[in-house]
Amino acid sequence: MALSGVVCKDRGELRIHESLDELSTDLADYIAELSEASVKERGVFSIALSGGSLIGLMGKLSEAPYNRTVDWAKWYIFWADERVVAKNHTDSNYKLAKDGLLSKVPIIPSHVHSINDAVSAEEAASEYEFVIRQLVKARMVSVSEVSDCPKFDLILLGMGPDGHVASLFPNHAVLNEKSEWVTFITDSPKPPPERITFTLPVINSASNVAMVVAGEAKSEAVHLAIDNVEPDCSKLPARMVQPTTGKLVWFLDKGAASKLDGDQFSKS
Ligand SMILES: O=C(O)[C@H](O)[C@@H](O)[C@H](O)[C@H](O)COP(=O)(O)O
Repeated sequence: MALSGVVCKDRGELRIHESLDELSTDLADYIAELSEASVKERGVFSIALSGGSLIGLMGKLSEAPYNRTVDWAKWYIFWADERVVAKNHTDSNYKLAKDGLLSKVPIIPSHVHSINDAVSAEEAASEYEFVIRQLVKARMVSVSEVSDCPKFDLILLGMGPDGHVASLFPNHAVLNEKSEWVTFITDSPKPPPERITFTLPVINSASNVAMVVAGEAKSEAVHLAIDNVEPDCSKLPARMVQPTTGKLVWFLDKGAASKLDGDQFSKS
């Protein structure tokens, strides 16, 4: 049984699962429900993916009933971060998502917005931002009421044991980027070094942000990102994920949740 729907003051909703299988089912249900609500309201669903274990955990979406019930033709797909490598490279987040999900469901190829892999990280980031600007103008992606940022219907993020999200790493200058929507780094501590990434203002402007984190190796970072801790961890990238008007949901397994303070479970 999942400990579901616990609301932790200011840190969103916690959904803690007994197993990865249970987490995957809950994640597929959650994405399918958001897709349905967004298609009903706006006629489209704009979703941004990350790399890592997230895609495997989304795998149930390509199986029954979701493969038939989700309105795949209405999906517009983006990446919250991408490694600047060729699209057929094993490090490519695009390739990971294509092989693991996108090639198995009837997505419209022109709705899949991946980066230009033939240019530098800097150029890829600025081209990607331009592409998103065009889609905001065309209203495929909404715009935030409180900033000029795009408002994705859903941004899905993993988290590293160091608390990084997308390609926003601890103590990196890009954490302070306020004007760009998409930026780049060439010194990622997690290989490969060159990456593009959504900035925090874009992540925090989304209607929904899901943090999908599994494994005991991440339990300390989960504790620092969610609990009230001293010294102040407000500069931990995962803790800086704080949607302004949108909703934050944490999908955790027991291992990732193992160092959370117990007292938050009574808060709501
Ligand atoms: O391209 C990337 O490297 C990712 O987008 C990155 O932010 C990832 O989501 C985390 O590192 C968690 O990865 P795991 O879930 O595989 O640990």
